[in-house]
Amino acid sequence: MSTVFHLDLDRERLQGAELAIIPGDPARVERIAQLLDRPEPLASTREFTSWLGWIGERSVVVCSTGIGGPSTSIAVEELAQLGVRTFLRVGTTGAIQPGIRPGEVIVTTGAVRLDGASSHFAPMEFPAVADFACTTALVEACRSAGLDPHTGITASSDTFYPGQERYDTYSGRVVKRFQGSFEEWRSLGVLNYEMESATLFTMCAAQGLRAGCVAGVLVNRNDTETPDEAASAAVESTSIGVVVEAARILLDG
Ligand SMILES: O=P(O)(O)O[C@H]1O[C@H](CO)[C@@H](O)[C@H]1O
Ligand SMILES: O=c1cc[nH]c(=O)[nH]1
Repeated sequence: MSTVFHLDLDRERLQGAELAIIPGDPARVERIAQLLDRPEPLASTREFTSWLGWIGERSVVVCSTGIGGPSTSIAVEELAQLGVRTFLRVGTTGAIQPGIRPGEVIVTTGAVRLDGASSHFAPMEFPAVADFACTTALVEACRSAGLDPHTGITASSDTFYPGQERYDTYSGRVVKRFQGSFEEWRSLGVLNYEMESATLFTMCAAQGLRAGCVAGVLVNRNDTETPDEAASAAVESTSIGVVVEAARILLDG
């Protein structure tokens, strides 16, 4: 069995997994896997930590992507080489629409391509759009957990600071391209910022793979730049419960 370049995994170890749950943070992987049946650690290299678990007779791989498009593209490519066809991202996010509160959940239907990696898979005219079945499974999973998710467009940026127009930084400098971008996205109805969905959606939509994305809101940037600590802890367990239930819905369907 040949091992892929970065993830230190091969087909045998994935035991036929066709669905992957992909958080950014390696620390979140074990916590997600523990919600599956028979969780077991697989590998840990660079930002890529992976576990395997089961939903009934179907294996599910949980693998962190690290932060941003380049490492996400590696995780998704290598998992696809090993037979995975459906990718559910679970992450954290900063809301930009007034009225979205820390602790709430956003299901992304499409992403503004503020990344670089997505253009390595399709030209900029190509939409970074989520798979419909993945999106509806995530929304159904939210509703069965008693949550009312926000659904819509996410700005997905290569950088956390200038690309998301943050001025509370070492230099306080934001290049011209991003000055005023927060207000522009907000006025266009964009819900939030994160850093992986543009790459994930574009590379999946362009290659016949399915992808969805759910994120827990850490902060509303109209109010503060400081995450709400209580909401942060709560929203992680909420969103990982949602993504595991969505996986169950997709595998049962
Ligand atoms: O919580 P994760 O999945 O890492 O997602 C968000 O958090 C990181 C930035 O703090 C970026 O990866 C962003 O997309
Ligand atoms: O504001 C935020 C919070 C989490 N992740 C992001 O990318 N931006």
